[in-house]
Amino acid sequence: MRGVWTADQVRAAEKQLAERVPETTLMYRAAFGVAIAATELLREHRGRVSGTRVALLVGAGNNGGDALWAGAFLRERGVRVDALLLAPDRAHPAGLAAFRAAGGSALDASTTTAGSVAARADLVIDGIVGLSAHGPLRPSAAALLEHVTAPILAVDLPSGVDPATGEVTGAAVSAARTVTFGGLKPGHVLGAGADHSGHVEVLDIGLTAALGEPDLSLVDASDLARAWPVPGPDDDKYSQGVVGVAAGSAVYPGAAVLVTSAAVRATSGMVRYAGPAADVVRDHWPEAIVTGTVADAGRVQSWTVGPGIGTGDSGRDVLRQVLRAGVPTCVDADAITLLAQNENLWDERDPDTPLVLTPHAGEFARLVGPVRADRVASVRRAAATFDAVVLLKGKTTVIAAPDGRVLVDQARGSWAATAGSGDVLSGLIGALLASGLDPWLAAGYAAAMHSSAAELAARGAPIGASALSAAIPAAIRRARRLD
Ligand SMILES: NC(=O)C1=CN([C@@H]2O[C@H](COP(=O)(O)OP(=O)(O)OC[C@H]3O[C@@H](n4cnc5c(N)ncnc54)[C@H](O)[C@@H]3O)[C@@H](O)[C@H]2O)[C@@H](O)CC1
Ligand SMILES: [K+]
Repeated sequence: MRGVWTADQVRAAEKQLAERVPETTLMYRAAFGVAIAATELLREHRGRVSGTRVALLVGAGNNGGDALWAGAFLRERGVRVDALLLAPDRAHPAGLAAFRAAGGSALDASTTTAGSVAARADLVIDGIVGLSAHGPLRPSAAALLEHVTAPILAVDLPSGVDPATGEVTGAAVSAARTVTFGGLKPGHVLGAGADHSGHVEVLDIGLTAALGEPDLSLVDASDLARAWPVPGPDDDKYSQGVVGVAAGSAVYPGAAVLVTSAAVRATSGMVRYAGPAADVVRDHWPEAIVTGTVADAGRVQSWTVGPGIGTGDSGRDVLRQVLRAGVPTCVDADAITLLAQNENLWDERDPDTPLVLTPHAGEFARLVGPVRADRVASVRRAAATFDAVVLLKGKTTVIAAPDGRVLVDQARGSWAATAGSGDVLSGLIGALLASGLDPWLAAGYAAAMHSSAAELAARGAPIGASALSAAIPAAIRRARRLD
């Protein structure tokens, strides 16, 4: 997993390090990394380094200091570098002195020539603001940015993106690449921040070891490859976990088919379907064992309940029976609405039974009120409140455990925003729960595999949920590097 650390954690690590390493050394290392990345981008876009033009957008703090030092390094490579100072009186003094000594030219960003300097650049380095950013770009920086056509290399974070939430509420830098220090920050991986950051490169600069436990984690392909359950030599159909699916209705049999399809494809265990869509499910998935009711379903190691069951009496009965079953359960769609509308249903739950709730924003609002701008904090709170894993769907999917651990899955597109896509996700989660995976990991791995399957299925064109489900085997093969 890849860790993500908050600005406070980075500052604490820096403080710890300050006893051994002078601040300027850290800045020097950071700036050197920025300069290397700049030369790579120049080569990529202009085919050369020497003789090109770089403009630095320099704010009032150490982020601007990094940019100025990077500018000094670039001067040594024969680059013409202009620093546009957004707060000339507060530009990092040592950085500015080093930059000027290296032959860099600095000018007040409010002068009329600043715009044309920004427009002529082959590459722009964004040192406007970093870890201490609040709110969108100030108007002067936003106006300057309007002139830029060249690729932008962001120092630490793209300016205008909230470092803590990834939120973009106004003008913000859209970087081709971001060089950050110590570890990823929430602003790189959450919400719009992920798109604004471009390709993110993490430089250790000596900070990484001092960062401690990450605040959030990202699932990467190697986690999926290692943890995705595949049958071993001693496995049989029962040993890998039996998934129960309580979904669909006579009116909505499609949800039942989609949940079952994902559960069948995710793992090699057995799938039992229980509900009024039994005949339709059997027609599509003869390998599923179907029954009319949860009570008749037989033993399972997990349940997925909710999609298409309706929010009336019959849906309520289904949910009640599943919650009483005492096995890990993925609670999705109508089952979430039922829990929101009937508080007494919570009493049916065995307190030792792990639940995974998978709301979209509307269902989340029904449960606990609207999702706040700080989505991670909202989901963390909900997980603690319900003593359940809560997975909030979106392009950025946030998965919180009751103990505060948070996983994030950032989809590379929005192809999964299609009807029935959530049914596929809940089938995947059910299968991983049945295999015995920790419920928080089960939800996180399922979300990552789901977005990978969506990307593979779409390859640039819209898809439906059936195609998404059909791409699950290809996504598993890709994660296991078998394709
Ligand atoms: N923390 C660390 O360990 C290291 C930090 N370094 C750099 O230091 C940066 C943090 O520096 P600082 O704490 O001095 O702060 P910044 O450079 O992030 O911000 C400076 C000031 O800009 C103002 N500001 C806030 N939001 C703004 C906005 N939207 N538009 C314009 N101005 C805004 C604030 O007055 C803020 O104090 C990091 O992002 C990184 O680039 C590196 O030099 C290396 C090590
Ligand atoms: K920046």
